Amino acid sequence: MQVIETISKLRLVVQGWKRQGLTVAFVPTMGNLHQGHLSLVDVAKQKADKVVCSVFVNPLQFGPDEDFDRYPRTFEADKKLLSEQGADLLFFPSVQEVYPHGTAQQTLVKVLASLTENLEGAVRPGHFDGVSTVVLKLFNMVQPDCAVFGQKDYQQLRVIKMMVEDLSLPIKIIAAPIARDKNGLALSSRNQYLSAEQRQIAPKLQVVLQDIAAALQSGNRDFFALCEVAQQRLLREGFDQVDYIEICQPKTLQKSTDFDQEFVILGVARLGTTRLLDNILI
Ligand SMILES: Nc1ncnc2c1ncn2[C@@H]1O[C@H](COP(=O)(O)OP(=O)(O)OP(=O)(O)O)[C@@H](O)[C@H]1O
Ligand SMILES: CC(C)(CO)[C@@H](O)C(=O)[O-]
Ligand code: BAL
Repeated sequence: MQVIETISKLRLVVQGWKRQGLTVAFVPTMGNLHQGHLSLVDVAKQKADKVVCSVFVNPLQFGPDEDFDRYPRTFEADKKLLSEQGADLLFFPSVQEVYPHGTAQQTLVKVLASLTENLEGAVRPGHFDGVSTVVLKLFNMVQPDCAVFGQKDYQQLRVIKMMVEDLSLPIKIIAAPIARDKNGLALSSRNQYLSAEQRQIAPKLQVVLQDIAAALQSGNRDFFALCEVAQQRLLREGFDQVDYIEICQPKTLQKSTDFDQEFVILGVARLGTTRLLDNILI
């Protein structure tokens, strides 16, 4: 596996592959890799001849009071894991390489407000502008045929799909299922902030979302009450804060109505300052 830090070298390698008629799949990450990321690499390998992964902790998508500085950076371990998993190229640019004029001077990509200003966008204002901007930049750097995103960050996946459609990008977006611990907890780099005691509580988020899914499947349409009961239960189970539990239309991410047949149930709750995200699509 090649490790490349500059856009110019990356382009040379990818252009070489394309001249040989090879296809390229791209897996963007912020590093601190776990089995969830590696499952995306497996999906990517099935979709194209060559797999490019990026590790870049993107300052533009972190709010001023968020964990950009303490976000876990484990480059040597990430490199080893990606190489063992069969990735062909690891792109590891510096902040200067990605934002040569600085983040404050950066042109932004702003995806439709109805997809970016609710849920995560309401709790993390500006977050999705940072995500869509860096993902478009990475797409332009790598120029892949397809890119793989995890369903764990469900809203992010919808935002990227919308950006690709709206800007007519010639890139297929592939969704990969959520990888979970044996106890059901969705794998996340931020899980490592959890204490032993918090780790016992964390899987309950998945349990309450499953219970909402079961209620919806048996015909319950009292969306408000289902979410309210779930929130109270999480607080009783020991979560310190529930940012939201919502039942939405999977495509538009607007709140579900009685006429809907498909649902995504999204939940975010905090243990201390650690935010845990999860969702179920039914
Ligand atoms: N458990 C998981 N299952 C499937 N995909 C995942 C999982 N965790 C992360 N991903 C995907 O990996 C890609 C990179 O995500 P990222 O580097 O932010 O990892 P993360 O573990 O979600 O970190 P964070 O704790 O910051 O949310 C995204 O497409 C994300 O959806
Ligand atoms: C897609 C992404 C790599 C953009 O920084 C990030 O939001 C993530 O890790 O999900
Ligand atoms: N996985 C989404 C990246 C973030 O939390 O900023």
